[in-house]
Amino acid sequence: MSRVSQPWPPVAVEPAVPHPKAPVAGTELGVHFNECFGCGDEADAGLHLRSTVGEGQVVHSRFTVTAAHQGAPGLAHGGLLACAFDEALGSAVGNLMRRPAVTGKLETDFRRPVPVGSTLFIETRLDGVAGRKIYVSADGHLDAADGPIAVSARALFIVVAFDHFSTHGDPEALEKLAAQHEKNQREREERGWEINP
Ligand SMILES: CCCCC/C=C\C/C=C\C/C=C\C/C=C\CCCC(=O)SCCNC(=O)CCNC(=O)[C@H](O)C(C)(C)COP(=O)(O)OP(=O)(O)OC[C@H]1O[C@@H](n2cnc3c(N)ncnc32)[C@H](O)[C@@H]1OP(=O)(O)O
Repeated sequence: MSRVSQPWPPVAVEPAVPHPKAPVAGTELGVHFNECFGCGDEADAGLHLRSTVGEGQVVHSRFTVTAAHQGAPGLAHGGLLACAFDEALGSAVGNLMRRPAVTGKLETDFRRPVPVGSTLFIETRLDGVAGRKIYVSADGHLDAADGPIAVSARALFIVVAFDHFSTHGDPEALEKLAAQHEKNQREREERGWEINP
């Protein structure tokens, strides 16, 4: 099977224009939900992925592979790496576009093994928008921002109404999330930007 993949984005798109109140380059992005497996502080075996806004519609994320993330002995599980990209790509969409969106499709290319103890540096780009569809892609570099690419991913996020989360999610967890967002908002206002879409 060839590594050559389909054109990306797969449909005609408009440029993805970040929200006027999107955090500026250099901003360290907060945890979007404490219990999130991708970024949450309360998810003990989670990825604890951290992200910073880069220049030009880019978000830089990083996470360190631990023994809790293994598939083969000493190596990261592929599904878990896909999770890291879901989080990194979703963080770029949520924070730069500031629209509630969910992953509709996520495609990963695993190019090199990712050992326990290594850090993946993920650079995510906004590739375009077509109505509710937001296309994003990312490269994950091994152990340095300019290290060899171990994993690449591309995804389609679909903008949803907020009731997507209240209808399908856990009301108690949503209350926790709302409380956390209020706290984050206060902290970010102190740092110069706020997160309400
Ligand atoms: C968790 C986020 C909290 C949000 C809070 C807001 C802001 C916070 C700020 C920052 C957030 C920071 C970080 C976020 C980090 C990580 C995010 C993780 C995200 C996830 O991990 S989230 C879980 C996995 N995710 C799901 O749980 C989705 C389940 N799913 C559905 O809920 C529906 O399936 C839905 C809603 C996707 C669509 O349903 P729908 O009825 O609304 O719309 P419809 O089906 O019409 O699709 C509309 C157009 O998208 C095309 N389309 C749809 N799916 C496609 C596919 N797979 N391939 C190709 N095209 C597709 C259609 O073809 C149509 O295209 P067209 O318009 O051209 O006809």
